[in-house]
Amino acid sequence: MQSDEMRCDAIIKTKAVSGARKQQPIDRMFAARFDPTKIATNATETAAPPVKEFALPQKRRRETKSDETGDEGTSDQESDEESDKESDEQLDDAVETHGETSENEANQSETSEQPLDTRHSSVLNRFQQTLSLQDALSSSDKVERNTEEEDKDVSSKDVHSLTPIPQPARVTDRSMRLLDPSTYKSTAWDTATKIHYSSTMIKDFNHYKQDLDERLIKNIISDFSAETFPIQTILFDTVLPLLNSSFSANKKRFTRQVGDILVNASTGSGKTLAYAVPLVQILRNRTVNRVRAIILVPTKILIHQVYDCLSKISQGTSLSISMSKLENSLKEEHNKFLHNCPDILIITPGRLVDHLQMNSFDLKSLKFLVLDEADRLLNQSFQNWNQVLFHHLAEDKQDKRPGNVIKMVFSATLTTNAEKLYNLHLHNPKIFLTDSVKLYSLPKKLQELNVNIPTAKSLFKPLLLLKILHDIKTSSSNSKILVFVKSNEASIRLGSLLQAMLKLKLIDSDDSMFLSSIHSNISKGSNRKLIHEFASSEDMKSVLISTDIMSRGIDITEITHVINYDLPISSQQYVHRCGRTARATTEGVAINLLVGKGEQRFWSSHLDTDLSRDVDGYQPSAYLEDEKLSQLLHIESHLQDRYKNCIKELQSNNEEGIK
Ligand SMILES: Nc1ncnc2c1ncn2[C@@H]1O[C@H](COP(=O)(O)OP(=O)(O)OP(=O)(O)O)[C@@H](O)[C@H]1O
Repeated sequence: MQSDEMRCDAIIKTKAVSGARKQQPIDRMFAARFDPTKIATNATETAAPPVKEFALPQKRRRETKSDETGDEGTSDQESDEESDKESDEQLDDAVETHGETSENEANQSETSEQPLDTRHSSVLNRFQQTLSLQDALSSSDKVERNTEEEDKDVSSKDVHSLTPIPQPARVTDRSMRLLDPSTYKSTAWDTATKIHYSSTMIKDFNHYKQDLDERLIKNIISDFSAETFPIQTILFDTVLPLLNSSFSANKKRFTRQVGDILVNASTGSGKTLAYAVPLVQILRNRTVNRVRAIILVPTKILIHQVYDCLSKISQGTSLSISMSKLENSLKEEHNKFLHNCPDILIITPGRLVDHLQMNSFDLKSLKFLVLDEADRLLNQSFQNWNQVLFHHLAEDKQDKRPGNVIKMVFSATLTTNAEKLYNLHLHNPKIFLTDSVKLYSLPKKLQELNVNIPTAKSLFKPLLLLKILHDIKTSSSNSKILVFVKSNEASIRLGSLLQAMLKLKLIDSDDSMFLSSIHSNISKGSNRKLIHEFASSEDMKSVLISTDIMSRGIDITEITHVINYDLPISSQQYVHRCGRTARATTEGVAINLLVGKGEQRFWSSHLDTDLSRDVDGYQPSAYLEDEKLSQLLHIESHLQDRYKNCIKELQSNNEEGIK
């Protein structure tokens, strides 16, 4: 018995000083501290197998200790404290554990060589101290033996049966759900107030005498018209009174009461004026020039358009309106803004990033951030403009709370992508939608006509286009036609081929047709000149072939026809292309050349499904009824030969040009 007792005692005590490395598999509710000396005496009575657990051999312990001091340079004192701390924990665990490891058997012989009481006196003294402290504790502080038994039972069951303890059901905490990226990002969109409006909402501008400065009304009526467009009506009815009252109540914090504004309105519906009027109304009386409104647009052509609109309606005010001219050097513009800070700045995102990084101006006084053609802006990184802008806003604005700047997000094809909208940090957003069930609405007076071309005739598509252009000119003399193709190369090729066919008189056509094509092989300045000539050409007999660079926002109200020579790739692109005509409540025609069943299916199943049309507007129809269409598609053989020769001539000219 003696040896058992000694053994057991030895193991426990060596455990006490060893830093056993294994973690106990079972958590311990260890309440009243146990007295090892008691166990040693009990061991003989209960005849429980001696606990052999995690006792590192004294010899190894000494090595471990020297390793620590050698390698890590920890002081003896520190490593001692560490190992003592571990030993306490291990000791607690060891008493509860019934596992055995062969490693410990090998340890026993080494540890029995030295007298026990001298080596572990510090640990045993500490236990005596804790025992005396516990004696001093009131009885209530001690846990009854039986709960300990329960713990032990549970733990022992746990070790042997290895069945997991039944856990309580997980509480799905809503706040935790919101932390899931896939949900919280859509919160802003989900919680936004949706305000539907009808396309019949038209009012006289004089109706807004209470909300708009009279100079402003006078400018609008003289430069635009006396009547509002629906999107302007709904915004002037809902947002303008709120803006005026919040601004007069608290000029510093008015933005928060108003919240952010998102508008999904069809092309040519007057969105520019819809956001320009509130800006001028609120900022018209400011005295010191500071950047108070930034209007972001995706293309340079749009900058000029928005600038013209703002300049017209802000006449008579001292507002400084400036546009970033990409043709100017950045340094030049930087100095200009440093010395003459604009109140309203119209700029592309990339250029804004440049100026923010050069500190051309600060955003301390910014009150409005307008995104025109917002889906385009949010779809392209433009030098990571979003992060750079919001970083500078966070730095410059003294009022750090959400809603310190009113964001006005406008598009005819507003994105519903919550992730993209999330990056705008919307505050109390209101979304203005037409009353249609579908996402994109087409202008009320837009007529869509489809030309179904059999695949066998696809080779003669350019010739068929020329015939259609001829027909349009014949039927409406003042026509201005914008032809969309899919790429720069297509624009160059088609333009050259049409001009060659006109020159060779392939069809009896009025060759005064002003024909030009926009593409990136000529300079931006030349492109802009072509657009200007196209927009201002007196004889109105003009055809412009372009890529989608002309599809966004370009406001040339005299365009009578848009021809999708190559189909757009998305319904958004379709809306923007067709939206170059039928603007500002004028009539317009969009003609779609659909080659083969594939393109016909694509148009009906991909492009048409997202579109809504005014109930009393036009529905898509065939460009020609069948008989006339077959006449159009019929190409006499001699004409086919001349057409093929024309192509060969062009190809040889191109090859010569390349040589
Ligand atoms: N109240 C109005 N009365 C008459 N003309 C207007 C009015 N509001 C805007 N316009 C004109 O309507 C045309 C289209 O306006 P605007 O370019 O703002 O449309 P939009 O909705 O921005 O189109 P897009 O989506 O293609 O950019 C412009 O020529 C503008 O001058």
